[in-house]
Amino acid sequence: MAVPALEIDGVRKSYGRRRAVDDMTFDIRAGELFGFVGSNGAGKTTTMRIVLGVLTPDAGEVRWLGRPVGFADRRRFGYMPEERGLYPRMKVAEQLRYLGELHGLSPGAARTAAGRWIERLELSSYASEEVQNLSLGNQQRVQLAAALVHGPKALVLDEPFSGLDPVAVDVMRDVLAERAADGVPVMFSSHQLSLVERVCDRVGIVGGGRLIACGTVRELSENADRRLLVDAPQAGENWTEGLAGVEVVSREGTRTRLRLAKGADDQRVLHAALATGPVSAFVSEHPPLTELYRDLVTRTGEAEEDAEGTAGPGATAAVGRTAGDGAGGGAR
Ligand SMILES: Nc1ncnc2c1ncn2[C@@H]1O[C@H](COP(=O)(O)OP(=O)(O)OP(=O)(O)O)[C@@H](O)[C@H]1O
Repeated sequence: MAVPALEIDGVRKSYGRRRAVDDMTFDIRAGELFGFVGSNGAGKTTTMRIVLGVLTPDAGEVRWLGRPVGFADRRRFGYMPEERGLYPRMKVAEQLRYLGELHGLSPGAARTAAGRWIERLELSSYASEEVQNLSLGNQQRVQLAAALVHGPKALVLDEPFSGLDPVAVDVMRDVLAERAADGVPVMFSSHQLSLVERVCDRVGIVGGGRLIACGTVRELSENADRRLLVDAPQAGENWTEGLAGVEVVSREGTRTRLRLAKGADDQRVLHAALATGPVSAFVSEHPPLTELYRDLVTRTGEAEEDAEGTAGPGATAAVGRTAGDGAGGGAR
């Protein structure tokens, strides 16, 4: 099993009386792309700020290569903050050189690295422009260059894909995949779940400040309700009526997508389909991350409501841990 490079262990943070992050525990391995997803206000940015040392946790610990992370380690991390952090009046190349030096590069090395990333991120025509004169998407490319210029040992990026055009998304994705292939642990938050599913090795799903599931999309789907695609050309609209634990997700022409609750019998579904006439497809499908996410967040939300006033906040930890453990991923 891959060794964890960056470990977030039992991290908790409140703003006043509001608990933003609670017992957040997961790890990111060397060379993996880790997608960090969750609804607005779930606690992603707070967690990433704690990893980078911008915020101090109330409890818990962040470790780098097995030791509590320190200033010198963090200096070698690359960070793209949600609020972005560029000097608007500084020119692109000048800014990247400056940030490279700030992170410990010599002036010569900073110049070379700035030039390299300007070229790689297709910013050559803007190198002498002030950042404030660039479009938002191009500013975001500069922000990525700023996170990369010092050759970081780890990358933590808060919504790096938001607001990018499709070509810029491809550039960003390729650069992150290259860094991961070089052994760098890459963590990024995003609301673009189909993108996360396409590019990430593992996904951590956050709800209410806790990690509610973690693993590969395949691992997450093993824990979810099964999906079936049935093509029964002569079936009427109501052919699934009376099948216990079977829900119609969608219909496209003669094809019906079904969700089967735990214990629902797929052979009874097949019998029901055959009773209508020929069946030209009967296929077990893996749900996409968007559906897994919805199921998990809804399920956990319901559990949190159930727990209110009875077992208190501790009850939701059991939900989070069960989901994470069951997924076989890094949540502990
Ligand atoms: N500086 C702050 N002061 C008070 N509350 C805050 C502060 N920053 C965040 N919060 C609260 O903490 C919770 C977690 O916020 P956080 O920004 O970490 O979520 P997020 O998952 O990154 O959300 P989004 O997807 O919208 O960016 C929210 O309830 C938010 O309102």
